[in-house]
Amino acid sequence: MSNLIEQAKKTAAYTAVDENFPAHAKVVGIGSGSTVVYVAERIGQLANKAEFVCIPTGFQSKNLIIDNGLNLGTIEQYPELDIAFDGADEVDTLLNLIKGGGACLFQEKLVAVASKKFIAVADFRKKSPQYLGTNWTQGVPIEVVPCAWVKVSADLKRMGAETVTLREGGKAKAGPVVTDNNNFLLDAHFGEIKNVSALHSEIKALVGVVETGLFVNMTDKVYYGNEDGSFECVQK
Ligand SMILES: O=C[C@H](O)[C@H](O)[C@H](O)COP(=O)(O)O
Repeated sequence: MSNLIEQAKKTAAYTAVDENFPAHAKVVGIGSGSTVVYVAERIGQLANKAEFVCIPTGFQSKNLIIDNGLNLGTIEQYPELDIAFDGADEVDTLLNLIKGGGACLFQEKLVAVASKKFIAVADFRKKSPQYLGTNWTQGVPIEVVPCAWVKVSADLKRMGAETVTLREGGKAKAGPVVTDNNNFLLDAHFGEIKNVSALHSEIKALVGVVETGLFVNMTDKVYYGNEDGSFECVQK
C-alpha cells in the first residue's frame, strides 16, 4: 500500500510540473509536505533551472530547493510569483483545501496568494466526496499566537467545533509543535464544512488567530495520483 501511495504522489507531482511549468517562469513557489518532494525533484531536473528563482514556504521547503540545486529566493524579494505548487490534506469538489497537516500553512498561504497560478498535488486519499472535513477528521489546522491558544480554543468550541486540540510533538517533543513562525497550532474539527468561506472568515476574525488552513477559492488545478498509476486533473 505505501508503495502505491508514494507512486501516486510522484505521478501527481511530476505530471503537474510537466503540464504547467511556464516556459519563461521567473519566480516559482515550492510548498511543503511529502508530495511536494517530488515537485521539487522534477523542477530540479529542468534544463533551464538556473533561469528562475524558487520561493519556499518553510524550513523543509527551503531545504528541498537547496537540495535540488534550485535558486533560493525570499517572498520579501519576490512578492509576485508566476506559479506555485503545493500539497493538500483534503480537497473538496470546488477545489477548496485543508492544509497545515505538516504545520506549514501560513507561509504556504502567503505564497499561494502571491502566485498567478496555484497548483495542488495529492494522492487519491485526499479527494473528498464533497465537503472538507469528511476525510480529514483531525481538524482544521489553525495557527495561533502562543499566549492566545487557550482563549482561541474556547472561542472555537463556542463556534461549534466538535474537538479542538493543541498540536503536540508526541515522542519527538514534549509540548506543543512550534511553527516556522514561532506560533502554536490548534486542530479544530467542525464535521463536514458546508460553507468553507464563512468558517474561514469567522475563525480568522478571532483575536490571536494568525491564519487558518482553509484555502478558499485559491486553487487553479488539482492533480491526483491514483492507486492504479493513473492521474486525474481537476480544474475550475
Ligand atoms: O503543512 C503542511 C502542508 O499543508 C502540506 O502541504 C500538507 O499537509 C500535505 O502534505 P502531504 O503532501 O505530505 O500529504
